[in-house]
Amino acid sequence: MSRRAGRDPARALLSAAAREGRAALLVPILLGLAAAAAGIAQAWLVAGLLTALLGYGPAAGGALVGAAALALLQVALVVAQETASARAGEAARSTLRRRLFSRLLAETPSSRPAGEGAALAVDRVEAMDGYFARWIPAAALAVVAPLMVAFAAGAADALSGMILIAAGLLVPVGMALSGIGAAVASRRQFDALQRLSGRFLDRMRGLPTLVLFRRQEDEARALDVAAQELRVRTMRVLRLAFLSTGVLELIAAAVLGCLAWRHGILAAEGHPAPEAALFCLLLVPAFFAPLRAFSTAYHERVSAQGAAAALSPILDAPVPAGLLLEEVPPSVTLVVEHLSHQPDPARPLAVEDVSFRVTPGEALVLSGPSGSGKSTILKLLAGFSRPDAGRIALNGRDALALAPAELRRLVAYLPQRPVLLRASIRENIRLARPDAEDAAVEAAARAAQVSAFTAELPDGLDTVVGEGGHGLSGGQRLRVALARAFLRDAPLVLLDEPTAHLDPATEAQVIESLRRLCTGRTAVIASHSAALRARFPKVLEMSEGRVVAQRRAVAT
Ligand SMILES: Nc1ncnc2c1ncn2[C@@H]1O[C@H](COP(=O)(O)OP(=O)(O)OP(=O)(O)O)[C@@H](O)[C@H]1O
Repeated sequence: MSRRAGRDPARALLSAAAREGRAALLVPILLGLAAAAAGIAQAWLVAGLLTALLGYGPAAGGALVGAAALALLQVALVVAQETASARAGEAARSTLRRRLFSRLLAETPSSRPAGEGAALAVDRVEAMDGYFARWIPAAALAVVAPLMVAFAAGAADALSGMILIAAGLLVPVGMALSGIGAAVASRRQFDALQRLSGRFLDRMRGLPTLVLFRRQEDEARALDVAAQELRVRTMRVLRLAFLSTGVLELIAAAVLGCLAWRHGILAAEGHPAPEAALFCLLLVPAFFAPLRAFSTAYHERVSAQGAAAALSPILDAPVPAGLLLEEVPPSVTLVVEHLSHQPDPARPLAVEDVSFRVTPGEALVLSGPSGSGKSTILKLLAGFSRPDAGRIALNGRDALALAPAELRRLVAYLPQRPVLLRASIRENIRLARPDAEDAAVEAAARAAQVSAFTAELPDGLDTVVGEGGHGLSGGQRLRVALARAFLRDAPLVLLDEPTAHLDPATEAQVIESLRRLCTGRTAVIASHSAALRARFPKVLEMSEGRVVAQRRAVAT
């Protein structure tokens, strides 16, 4: 990493990714150089032909064929270069996206709006494409290819070569002047895009609610304001892009004028080398083509830097440290001591000085009014957040010393609102253990009484459900999520309101499934349900984050 890159995390991220894809990036550069060499040779042959046509020398028979063959070769090389560039960009993006995705997954669940996460993984990584596919090859070719052209022109006419080199030196200065502010503009454009994506996805999800409360017009207006902001910022970026293209065209026109002037003066006195004059003039487009590509790609680099600035804090964040688990024990004794947690420093503690112990085969019900800290305890046990104080021990070993992902290997967690994906019920259950055989998935479905309702569906377990479990009732979704917990077969079961909003008959069925799930396992269940407390009599009564009573209810 260069010292400069070390100061700027966005640049460091881009240079590290470029270093990783070095081999793939070299191919388009070499192909670009070969295309430039073919262009020079072609200009020489065409200059010879034109000289003959103007009556300054004899016509060379093979020149026309040679120029046509070189033109074809150049096209083939440019196509190959484009393909190689696209491949290099694709490879670099897919590596970045994989790394980013695993970091996003490792973040605390719901710490970031889903729309924002999607915009980061899709739009921002996509914005890197131009950097790898166009900027890096263009930047390398913008130095070497114009030099090759200028030397070729210099060999024919030294002053023409020097004019080209002087123009080449002017280009970066002009572009740097016009590009000032482009990075900031591009970053702001991305921020606006991210805000719009996040808001759009969030509001689309809540559309039924918005329609219900007749808020759709207000939301449409708010989205319109966000879209307008994006439009203004995009136009600013485009203005800057056009400005630097204009600067380049101005320099190209000036060079052509200088060369025409020089060779015009020589021609007035009977040009000593008319072929060299035409050659130099024909080389002007070949000289500026790589610089033009560089100018276009310059803005790709600026966009990529804007995107990298947003990605680097996530990619550079330290990986949550911790011990690895040798193996998942068949049963665990859970001991929680003086656990406290304050997710928001501006608000009171969500969990304060909570202690309890649960042994294998035992289920502890966390009971208490809404906001008393039940879900927070389950999330701390599942490793989704780290407590501010206290100890969690599993079989006498400090669970907090484990890496959060390792802690989750011990846990089957049923959240308050289980998420079902748009996939078959079978695939939704298999999420808990992707390598599970069909027989294991079916056994889990039976144990959670999923089979009881899928038996009546034409496609059974292969019935496809919509996003969020659309097409299933609340109780059926819950049973699918319970089947995941059965399939996971973890020694510690954490269930958050597993019978909320169920009618008494469905609740009784689910409680029966829960009883089977908790048998032999260590379970902590957050619940308001009296029926559930009757089945699992060990209860921890909570209020405002604290334990107010611990009792063993009398089973009925
Ligand atoms: N990420 C967070 N940031 C700030 N405050 C939080 C966060 N998570 C929870 N809290 C607060 O902590 C308190 C306990 O919340 P928690 O969700 O644990 O309660 P609960 O007993 O599970 O409630 P319910 O029965 O309604 O699910 C609440 O006051 C809540 O607002």
